[in-house]
Amino acid sequence: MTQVAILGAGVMGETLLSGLIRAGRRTADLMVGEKRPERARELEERYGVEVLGNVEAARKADTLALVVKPQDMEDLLKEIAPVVRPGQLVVSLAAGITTAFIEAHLPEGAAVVRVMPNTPALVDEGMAAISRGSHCDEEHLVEAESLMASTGKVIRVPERQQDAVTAISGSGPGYIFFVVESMIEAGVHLGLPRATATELVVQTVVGSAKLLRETGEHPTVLRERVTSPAGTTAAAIRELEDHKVRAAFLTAIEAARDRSRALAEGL
Ligand SMILES: NC(=O)C1=CN([C@@H]2O[C@H](COP(=O)(O)OP(=O)(O)OC[C@H]3O[C@@H](n4cnc5c(N)ncnc54)[C@H](OP(=O)(O)O)[C@@H]3O)[C@@H](O)[C@H]2O)C=CC1
Ligand SMILES: O=C(O)[C@@H]1CCC=N1
Repeated sequence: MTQVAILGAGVMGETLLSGLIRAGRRTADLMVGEKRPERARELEERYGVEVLGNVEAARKADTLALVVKPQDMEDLLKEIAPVVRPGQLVVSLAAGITTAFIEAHLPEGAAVVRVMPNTPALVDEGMAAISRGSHCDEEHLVEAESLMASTGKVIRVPERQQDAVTAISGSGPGYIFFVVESMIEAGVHLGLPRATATELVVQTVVGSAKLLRETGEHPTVLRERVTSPAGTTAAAIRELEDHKVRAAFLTAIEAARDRSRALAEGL
C-alpha cells in the first residue's frame, strides 16, 4: 500500500488524516510531519500514527500531502527538497500556491498535484478539486484522486480555475456557517430559545442541501416552490434583494478569489 506523509497537521491536515483512517488506510501506511512536540504527542495518541520530522517523513513516504499555510510553504519546500525524488507524488492542499511554484522549489520530475479541499471532509462530505502539475501522469492523478475521494467528492479542473474554486468550495463552508449564524441570531431576536432556533436552522440547512442534491432541481425552482404569492418568503426575499445580499455574495467571492491570487505572490 502507498505510504502517505501529511506535512502540516492543523485543521485540514488532521481532517485528511482522520478521513484516510476512516476510509480504511492502515495507520502503518500513514505518517505525519510535525514540529511541535505536544501536537505530535496528541496526534500519536489520537490516531496511533507515527509522527516524524518533515525530512524523515518525506524520505520514507511514497506520497507527500503538503498541508501547511501558504505563507509557510516555501520554508517547507526548502526543507524537504533534498530528499524529494523524481516521480514522487507531492499533493499540495494550500490555497493560492501554484504547481509551478512548488515545482520550482523541488527537484526536477516531482509529480505535483494542486488540490483545493474543504472542511466537510471531516464528515466524508468534502468537495475537492484537483489539477495536475507538469510532471504528472494519469497514474499520479488517479492516486491523488483516491487520496481525496476518501473524504468526499473529487473533480478535476484546469489549474487556472483553482483560485475561483478556492473562493467557492474551499471557503464556501465559511459562508454557509455565516448564514446559519445569522439565521439563528434572527430567531433569537424573534423570541425563540437559542436551542430551538439552532435546531430549526441546522435541520433546515441540511434538509435544503439534501433536496438540492437528491432532486437535482435548480435552486431557483426550489426557491420558487417555497415562495407563496404575497407570502412570508416573498416578504423576506424582497428585503434580501433590497439589502443587495446577492451582490454582496458576488463581491465577497471575488475578494476570496483575489486573496487566493495574492497568496501566490506571497502577500
Ligand atoms: N481550513 C480550511 O478550511 C482549508 C484549508 N486549506 C489549506 O490548508 C492549509 C492548512 O490550513 P489550516 O489547516 O486551516 O491551517 P492550520 O494553521 O490549522 O494548519 C497548518 C499546520 O501546519 C503546521 N506547520 C507550519 N509550518 C510547518 C512545517 N514547516 N512543517 C510541518 N508543519 C508545519 C502548523 O503548525 P503550527 O501551528 O505549530 O505553526 C499547523 O499545525 C492551508 O494552506 C490552507 O490554504 C485548504 C482548504 C480549506
Ligand atoms: O481561508 C483560507 O485561506 C483557507 C483556504 C480555503 C478555506 N480556508
